[in-house]
Amino acid sequence: MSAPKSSSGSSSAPGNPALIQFSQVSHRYPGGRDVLSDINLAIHPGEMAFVTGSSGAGKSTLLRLIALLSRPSRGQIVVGGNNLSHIRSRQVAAYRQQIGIIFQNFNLLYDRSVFDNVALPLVIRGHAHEDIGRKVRAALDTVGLLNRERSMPLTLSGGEQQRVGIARAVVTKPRLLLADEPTGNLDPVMAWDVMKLFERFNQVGVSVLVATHAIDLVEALGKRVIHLEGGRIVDKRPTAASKVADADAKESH
Ligand SMILES: Nc1ncnc2c1ncn2[C@@H]1O[C@H](COP(=O)(O)OP(=O)(O)OP(=O)(O)O)[C@@H](O)[C@H]1O
Repeated sequence: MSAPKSSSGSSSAPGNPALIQFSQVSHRYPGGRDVLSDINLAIHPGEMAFVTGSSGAGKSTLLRLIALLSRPSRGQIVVGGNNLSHIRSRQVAAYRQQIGIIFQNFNLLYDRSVFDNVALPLVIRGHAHEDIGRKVRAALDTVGLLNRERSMPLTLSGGEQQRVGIARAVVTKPRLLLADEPTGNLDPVMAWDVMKLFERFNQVGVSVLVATHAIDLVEALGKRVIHLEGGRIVDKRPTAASKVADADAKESH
């Protein structure tokens, strides 16, 4: 399915079920104000989209709601046909196993090898030893790190560590990848490599949702943009030029 280029939330077309559907979703953390307000959003199978917005706009919160790391204060979220409000606490781990999650700070186990880090989701699922070896090497090959399986994470560059995080996220072949500011700790060349890697997964049918401040990379990739402002999706596509102008305006105040 081709990705709509509009930055609007859009609802799902009849007969064409969305992979992720938000219906009138709002969220507030205890004691706070609404971080997300009345979000209606459809992400279709095979789509790649970016979630943008200034710091505190609610990007991470939106991804957390999809991953069931938080539950919305109001509204309904359906992911892959599962109404998330019907998933009980003891079922959350099984639900989350269907999603590959990538973090800004990599979240690797630093006392384990690259191989062991990538193997972790398979070990948790109880895969057979030979199966684990084959799948881990396939994932490491995809991210270009086959020759580093015995390395310890701290001996790798930031970009390589993030690629280990991506290999770990894809080793179970999820059909949805969520990445929260995955290039935030990377230099521009590594950041571009990581975004291109996401694009490659998307080209083979994986749905990808990336929260990011990297407007220049978003512009270069030309995918759908979901832009959050004041807790709502607004029909505005930020540009690198507008981001510089915003930063200048803030500085002069
Ligand atoms: N666990 C929490 N408890 C209370 N408030 C929170 C919590 N997590 C986030 N918030 C608040 O919710 C708002 C949205 O946060 P969120 O992390 O979703 O924004 P973001 O767009 O991802 O920001 P950034 O780009 O800085 O990562 C912020 O005001 C933040 O302080």
